[in-house]
Amino acid sequence: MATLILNHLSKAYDGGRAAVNGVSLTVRDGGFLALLGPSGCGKTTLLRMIAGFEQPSDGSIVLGERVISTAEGVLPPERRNMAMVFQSYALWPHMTVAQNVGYPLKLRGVKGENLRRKTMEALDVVRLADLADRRPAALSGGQRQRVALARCLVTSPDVVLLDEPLANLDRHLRAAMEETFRDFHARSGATMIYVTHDQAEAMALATEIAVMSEGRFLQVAPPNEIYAHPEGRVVGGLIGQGTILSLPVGEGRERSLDRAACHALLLGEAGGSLCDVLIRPEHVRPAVDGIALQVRECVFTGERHALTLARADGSLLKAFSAERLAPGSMAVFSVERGWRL
Ligand SMILES: Nc1ncnc2c1ncn2[C@@H]1O[C@H](COP(=O)(O)OP(=O)(O)OP(=O)(O)O)[C@@H](O)[C@H]1O
Repeated sequence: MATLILNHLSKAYDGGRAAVNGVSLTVRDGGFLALLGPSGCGKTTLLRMIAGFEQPSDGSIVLGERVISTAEGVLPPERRNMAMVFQSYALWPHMTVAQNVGYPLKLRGVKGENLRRKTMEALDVVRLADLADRRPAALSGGQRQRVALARCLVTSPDVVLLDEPLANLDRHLRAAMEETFRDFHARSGATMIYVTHDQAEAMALATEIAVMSEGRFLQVAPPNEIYAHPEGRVVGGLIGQGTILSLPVGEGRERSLDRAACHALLLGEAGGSLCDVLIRPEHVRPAVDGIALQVRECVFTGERHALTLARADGSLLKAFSAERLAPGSMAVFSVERGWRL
């Protein structure tokens, strides 16, 4: 196992605009990094460079003590001790589950009892030992994905690369598979890099999230840190369901805003220049005293109601409420916390 380091890594295809533009990052041994960002921001290109399928235009990748990619040359994918799991599970239909999982070992000359034991150990990690003799056609989507995971685990890779592995599954199955991934990470101890454009998935799985936009990292931080203290409008808008308001913030430099500060800003009492302020729905609650807002929308989401509220100037805020509030009515809310972006 080893630490993975990206040093000012860039990639421009055919001399065009950089798909990845000078990114630097250290993924600690055994970490779980999610690469999160909109379509086309460079996530897959970065993952393919780490895997060794693409050569960087600039910068380098270091795994442990070894430089494995530079603009001058790359160590080929099969010599990196990494494994990649794709959206399409790419299982061989004519082989059983056990044969699919054991195949990478066979390629390395592992045979007989050793092959059988290592294959069954990998199937145990994804809890599929019972289905070792089935063919992929007789498995559910989630089970196929677990076979693909077992197959990448069987060679004990230092790094597992996952390119939107849940994108083809329905919502219910995705939730179950998130559990499998967490379990897989805990039991295998592998360093994992997981590409997704789903922020909830990234938050649920990763120990660190790198938010990407236009080939660059906007912020790299653990999920709770990135949720509480997002850097800038793009990250603030991408993570969670907050509202970003442009408010006069006065002289204050404090980024973390308490109830009194939030109310002063929302009532326009602070004056001064405008600044982006993020307010999360769980911090806006119906209250006895606070700020009067109009209820524009009230949607029952099962465990609570999701409210859209309008300020006097027409700008909107999101909130949660245990009770249903009638659209069109005025109500008083307390805004407990805010964050200056
Ligand atoms: N082989 C290629 N040749 C030329 N340009 C490419 C190639 N692969 C990707 N690109 C371009 O590089 C940019 C980044 O693409 P990339 O696939 O890395 O993004 P992504 O974040 O993974 O997107 P998605 O979520 O849609 O898969 C895009 O502008 C894309 O058009």
